Amino acid sequence: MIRVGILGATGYTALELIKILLRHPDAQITAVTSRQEGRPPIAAVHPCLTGRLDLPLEDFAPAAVAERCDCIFSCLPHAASAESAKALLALGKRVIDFSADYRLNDPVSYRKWYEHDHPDAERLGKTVYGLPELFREQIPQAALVANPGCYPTSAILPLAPFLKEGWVESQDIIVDSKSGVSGAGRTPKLGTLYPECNESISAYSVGKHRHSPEIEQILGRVVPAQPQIIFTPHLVPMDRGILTVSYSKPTKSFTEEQALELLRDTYRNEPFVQVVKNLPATKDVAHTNFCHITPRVTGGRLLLISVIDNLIKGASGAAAQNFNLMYGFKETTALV
Ligand SMILES: NC(=O)C1=CN([C@@H]2O[C@H](COP(=O)(O)OP(=O)(O)OC[C@H]3O[C@@H](n4cnc5c(N)ncnc54)[C@H](OP(=O)(O)O)[C@@H]3O)[C@@H](O)[C@H]2O)C=CC1
Ligand SMILES: CC(=O)N[C@@H](CCC(=O)OP(=O)(O)O)C(=O)O
Repeated sequence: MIRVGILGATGYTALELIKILLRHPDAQITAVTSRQEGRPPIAAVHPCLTGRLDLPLEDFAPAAVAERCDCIFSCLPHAASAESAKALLALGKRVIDFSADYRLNDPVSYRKWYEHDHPDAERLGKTVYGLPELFREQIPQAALVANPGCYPTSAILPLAPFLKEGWVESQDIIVDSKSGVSGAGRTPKLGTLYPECNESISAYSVGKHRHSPEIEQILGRVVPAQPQIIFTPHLVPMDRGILTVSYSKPTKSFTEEQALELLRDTYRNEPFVQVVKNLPATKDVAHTNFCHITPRVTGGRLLLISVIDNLIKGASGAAAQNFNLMYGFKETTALV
């Protein structure tokens, strides 16, 4: 039995993770942390856990958590996450980090995009990026896994095969994404208040979203030339789900059927990637760890359309998939 701790347990990704781990035959949740005072029971902040998990929320103290846990999932925001991970790694624990802290290649780009110095800079560029479809062989031995960003997962999985094979130009790619509001987390913000975002769709962080360098740098680790993308995210009035469409320029002539075949060949043995002929909708994958992908060839461009649940394949499901690989469990354990 692996004893598991969850930092930032009051948030959305943590709740989804708890629900997955409660189904896991080889994981036992032994610590849940929060800055809330008074050690309230976890079910007081997540009522759906009533009768399912009887643990008090506790302050994060590295030694106390390390004493009771083998593996810690950090569902904290960036910066706070690396501070915590660094302390736990020093105590010999394994960490799966949900935040963006360990995803980029170097401290200079982290400083540029996150606007502060990295609290654990020497691990940048050396940490395994926890996207099993691309980096599976690196995950089992990792002490620290950087769980991917939600938008990057939805963009990287479809684009990687075409870039690897040189079927599309790498320097001219548009990635257009739409996300449900849970993508912004449970911590209240003006833009995610109901009257601000209900019955409304808006683009945000145009030309400066932090997932642009993540998509470019991670694809740059597996394809010949680091791609250049223009990434535009949108907030849409739904709870969960991401739909991404990328537009790239073919370097040669190929049909939609051939594009489908390349995707099918790449992901034939992947338990959580489905290459589909239909145009996928976020509801097709809601509450699951699946990514559905379909290609279209039109107007001289390759369009790749993908959907994931931001909280599952985009966060907690991917983390559980990484956990399974780290501990040698069947990769699909506890995942649907
Ligand atoms: N939502 C999503 O779809 C995705 C999120 N992520 C990443 O996963 C992580 C968790 O996201 P999510 O669950 O949505 O976020 P939430 O805002 O829902 O939860 C984060 C929790 O962390 C705690 N927290 C917030 N700020 C701090 C701080 N400065 N120091 C310590 N604790 C803090 C809060 O708990 P309390 O106030 O009780 O202490 C909060 O409940 C983030 O890094 C996010 O970027 C990654 C992929 C997808
Ligand atoms: C809708 C929405 O606001 N989504 C979030 C993405 C969440 C995420 O994956 O952020 P990290 O890279 O910090 O883990 C955003 O755009 O910032």
